[in-house]
Amino acid sequence: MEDYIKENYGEVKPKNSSEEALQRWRKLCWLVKNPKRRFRFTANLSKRFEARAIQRSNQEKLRVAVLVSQAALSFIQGVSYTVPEEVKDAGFQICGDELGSIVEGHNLRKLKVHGAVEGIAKKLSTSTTDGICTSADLLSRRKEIYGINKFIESPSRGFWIFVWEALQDTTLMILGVCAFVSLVVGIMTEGWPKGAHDGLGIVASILLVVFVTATSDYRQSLQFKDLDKEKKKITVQVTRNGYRQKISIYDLLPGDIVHLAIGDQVPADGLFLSGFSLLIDESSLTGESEPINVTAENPFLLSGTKVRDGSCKMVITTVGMRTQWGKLMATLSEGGDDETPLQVKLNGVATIIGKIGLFFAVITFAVLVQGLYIRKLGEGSQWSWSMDDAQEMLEYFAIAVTIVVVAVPEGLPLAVTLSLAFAMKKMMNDKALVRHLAACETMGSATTICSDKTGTLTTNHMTVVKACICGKIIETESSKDGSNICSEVSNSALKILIQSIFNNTGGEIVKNEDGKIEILGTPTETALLEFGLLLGGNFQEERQSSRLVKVEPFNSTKKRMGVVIELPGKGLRAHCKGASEIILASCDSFLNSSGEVVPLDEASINHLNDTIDLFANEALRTLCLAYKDISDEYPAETPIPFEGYTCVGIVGIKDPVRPGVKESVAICRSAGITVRMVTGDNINTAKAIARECGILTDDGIAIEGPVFRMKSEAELQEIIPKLQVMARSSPMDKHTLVKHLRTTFQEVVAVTGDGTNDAPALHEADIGLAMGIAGTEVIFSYCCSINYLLKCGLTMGTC
Ligand SMILES: Nc1ncnc2c1ncn2[C@@H]1O[C@H](COP(=O)(O)OP(=O)(O)OP(=O)(O)O)[C@@H](O)[C@H]1O
Ligand SMILES: [Ca+2]
Repeated sequence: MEDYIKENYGEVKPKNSSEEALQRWRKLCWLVKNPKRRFRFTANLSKRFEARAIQRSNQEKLRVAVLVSQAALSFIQGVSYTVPEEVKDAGFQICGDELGSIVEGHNLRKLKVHGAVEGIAKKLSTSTTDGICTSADLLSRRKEIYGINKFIESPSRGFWIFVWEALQDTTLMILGVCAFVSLVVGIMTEGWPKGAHDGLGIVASILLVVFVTATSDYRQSLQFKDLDKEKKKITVQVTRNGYRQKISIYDLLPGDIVHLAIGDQVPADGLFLSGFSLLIDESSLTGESEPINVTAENPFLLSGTKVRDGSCKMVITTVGMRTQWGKLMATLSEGGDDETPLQVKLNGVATIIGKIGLFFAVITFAVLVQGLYIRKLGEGSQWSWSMDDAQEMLEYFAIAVTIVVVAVPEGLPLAVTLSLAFAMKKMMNDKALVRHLAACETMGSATTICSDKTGTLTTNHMTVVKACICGKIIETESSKDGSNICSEVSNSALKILIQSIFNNTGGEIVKNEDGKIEILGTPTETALLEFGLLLGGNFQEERQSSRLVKVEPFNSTKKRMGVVIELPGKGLRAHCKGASEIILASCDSFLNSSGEVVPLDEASINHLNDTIDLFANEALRTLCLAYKDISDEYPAETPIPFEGYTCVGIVGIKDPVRPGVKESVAICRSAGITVRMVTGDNINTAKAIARECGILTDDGIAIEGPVFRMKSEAELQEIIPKLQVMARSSPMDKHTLVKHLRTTFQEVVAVTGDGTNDAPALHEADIGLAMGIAGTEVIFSYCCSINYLLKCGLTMGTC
């Protein structure tokens, strides 16, 4: 049996199984009862084809739209657009359909006619800086005119539909026919009610089976709907009434100003307002894998696409079912997950047992009929068949069908689905969201966990605790108001430092509606901004005094962020910050203790490198800040130069280890699961934290991403089994490691990450656990601690 299953079903892998494989093994199951029901919670392949067709047509539409608008641009002519009365009455100047046709059709000509992005914002009565005004009646009018950002879901099916579906079972139908014939023959030979007993018995059992099946299916479908709702709860950063706030994507309305960062999903159709290096991945909508650049010239942002790189502010124009994504979601809303390995195997077992059952049913029927025939032969009445004989034959047939009904364990694969759904629900209570059922199962069989550091092993609450400014090491923890820092550092250096912190940031300091100061951004950014405040800086003042000319947002491959600003008294200055060794390597001077720019000599380089090591060995994340004055003719399109910088300082950021991680890692090890740390941080920081968590042992290997990348296949074979820490890794290094572990070493790999720089690795892993720290990418949004993963993994694995 094992061989048979392997041969016919074994190919279906838990991840990315080919459509042919899925279809092939579904075909193999034709014989067994009611495949429709059996596959009810698994991927709906035909719906997938439909969705793919939509993607293809989207791609075609976009292509045509681009061509048309290009052609139209060459002879721009005015188009008259009349605003519908009800839209005018509500205080707007443009209707939803017109907006839809502009954005979805990438129609630059119409956009121009409406006064470009600013014109559209005005017509939507919103402000590009303060967002919409949320007084209740205005919101409700907006909703009335433009609709809400929800997708129409297929209406939930009623109980009777489930009853009807349960009746579609072939074996039950055969039994039904048996019951009917038995009733007719019985009543004709033995009369009412005696002759009807057998037939009614069969009818009663059919009804029992149908109602029990329908009830359980109905309840499960309700439960799945609940789970689905939970999966789609996502919030985004929006400016309304001049305040930045988090709101659910369902509450978004046209006119809302949304802030997007790397890893986010575009929540509704809209137009680009401002931003830098924005790369959008449209593959979910068009199937096109090459990301596209969205700028003021090509400002169209479509919902369902993802931010690959950069950050931006957008104004929402179209929501809900008016968007292409809405239409796609309506098609896909019924599709489930791919089958899990256990489901595939159990389906195999069920099918084999079914076939054996059928075989014996046929034999039983043949033997019984033969017995009857021989008896009749003995009696010499083989040529005359009475009604009684027919009744007997029918009974034999019913027995054979009963054998099939009883023998086929078609509920077996379904039982797995249900237990997985149950596990999913349980995890949800613990604030862990499982997006794919298979995850619950695979988690139990994980043999390796590749964990990132920030947020999984550590708390992700970052604070600057040490800094080395102008060559002086300063402890910031002891200083409540930063006065000791300010007294030790020269004024000019302090000024540059504050300028660097507040301008070269992906975060923001805002006042919320209660008048309280709120620091927004990734934990690293907020830690730095907090440090800036401690130094006595004023964010708003600083931002107003200089103008941002160019921003290169942080990304994990470059491990740095840079800006160019125009200084108050004219002149341009570039600031960069990032992984300290990398930034330091691009510096040729530094600010000395009196705040003067002096060239970096060997001694000072050593001093700075020692400082980095000192901070890193204390498990601090180190960042180097540097600046450079550049010539006035800097063209905005060229990348920010990356050499000849002046080092301003190095900061050490503390991110404490989560309580209980050490114990979890130990439990893991005793259960035979290897935990590896794969991080973008400095190797010494990574090693210090790995030691603290018990991940790095004396015989383990810690390696840096760039070194790992250069290794040959043979060397990798040797290193990987002992590899415990990989530091300064790029997203692709993480991916390579996971791929090797899965393919060469046949491990079942779980990867945890924050869903942005870890996305390729998460995708490659057997099970990807994305922590809800950054990004709202829909596929992976899972918040848990490693303790949680281990707890679930172990309980699922042992039970
Ligand atoms: N916003 C930022 N601006 C500039 N540099 C940063 C920023 N955030 C992080 N860095 C630097 O980049 C390094 C690596 O970041 P990266 O995103 O690759 O790793 P990570 O995801 O933070 O770490 P982990 O993989 O452990 O989660 C950090 O050690 C830090 O020095
Ligand atoms: Ca990370």
